Amino acid sequence: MSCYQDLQLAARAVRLASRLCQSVQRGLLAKETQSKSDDSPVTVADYGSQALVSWALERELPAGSFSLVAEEDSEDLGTETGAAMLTRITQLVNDTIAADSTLDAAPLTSKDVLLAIDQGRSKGGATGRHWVLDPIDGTRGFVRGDQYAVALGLLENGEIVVGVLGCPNLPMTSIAHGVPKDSNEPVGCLFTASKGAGTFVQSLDGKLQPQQVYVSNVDDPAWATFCESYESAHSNQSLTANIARVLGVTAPPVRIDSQAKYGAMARGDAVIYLRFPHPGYREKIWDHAAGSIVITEAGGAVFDAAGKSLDFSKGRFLDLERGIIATNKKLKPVVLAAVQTVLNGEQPSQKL
Ligand SMILES: Nc1ncnc2c1ncn2[C@@H]1O[C@H](COP(=O)(O)O)[C@@H](O)[C@H]1OP(=O)(O)O
Ligand SMILES: [Mg+2]
Ligand SMILES: [Mg+2]
Ligand SMILES: [Mg+2]
Repeated sequence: MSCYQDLQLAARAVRLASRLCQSVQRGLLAKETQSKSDDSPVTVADYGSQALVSWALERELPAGSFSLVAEEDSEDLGTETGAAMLTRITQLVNDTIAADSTLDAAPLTSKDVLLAIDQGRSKGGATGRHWVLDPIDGTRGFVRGDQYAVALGLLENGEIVVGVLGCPNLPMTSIAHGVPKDSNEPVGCLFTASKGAGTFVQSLDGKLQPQQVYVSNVDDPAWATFCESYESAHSNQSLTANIARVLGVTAPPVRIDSQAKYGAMARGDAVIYLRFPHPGYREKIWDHAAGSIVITEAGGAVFDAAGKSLDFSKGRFLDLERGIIATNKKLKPVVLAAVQTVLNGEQPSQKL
């Protein structure tokens, strides 16, 4: 299969899963959220999205060739509350498939849904082709009614070659000054990127045609804007404020959930993305695979605090020096220097 065909397949799968997420977010009920053992929330939409993407990819790929590294697994669905959730997930998956006039498929059973979810247990690695999925990135934003993303990448021999981000709540217009509340602007963006072929944005509903996008070309940090996590538990915001101060950035950060940040940056809404999780947190490949190629194909750079590009070839986790930074190529040296200045000045007890 060519990169173009992989990209089309990924985009169809992400669109399908995004529709399921949108319908759940509209009618979100508290009982549809559970807590995972790592204390992050997971909803019927996380499972439903993973089942749909897995099902939509596998049916189009050569038999036996499908490998998926994805966030969720079916373990918690084996409990008593899990069984009710599974019934609801199966119904959501089948309703979404039935509503898509381009799909001709028999309804899935609960067992099919479990199998589709558990396809995501692959370990990935440096050889072969592995799809990399975060079925809902930014579940906290999703539950709050804010930003989230369905993020799908394709890892080929250790390198991400395709990335698709479905961002159902992201306005098609710039969010450089934040996401407007109660605006009539159209929302729902689909970012697509493939190696050597650029990054494009189109409306998730397909009404607006794809347009090529580029990261901002601001080369003076004083004019740069930055974005970071909405959740302070996900990134050390006092550290990022210090880095911004060293850089001379004066504008307040745009805080939004999920890899929607990578999409927004790829079209120039913000110039720098700073992500410094608290000590002990290990970054997973599905949290950055699609987003990183969306940025690099738009002319940007994604790297860690040592200045190294992200390495997706080491399995389910990213093996990196502290922090993830994205910006344009011109600003990379100056942003990296500011990051290292601030990290070197930290008290030893604050270091990882
Ligand atoms: N304690 C944590 N520190 C950093 N990131 C986290 C933490 N807990 C969950 N995440 C993940 O951070 C990402 C959200 O990023 P952001 O903070 O930029 O919105 C998600 O992938 C989320 O997982 P999930 O996919 O389960 O929502
Ligand atoms: Mg999660
Ligand atoms: Mg995630
Ligand atoms: Mg997730």
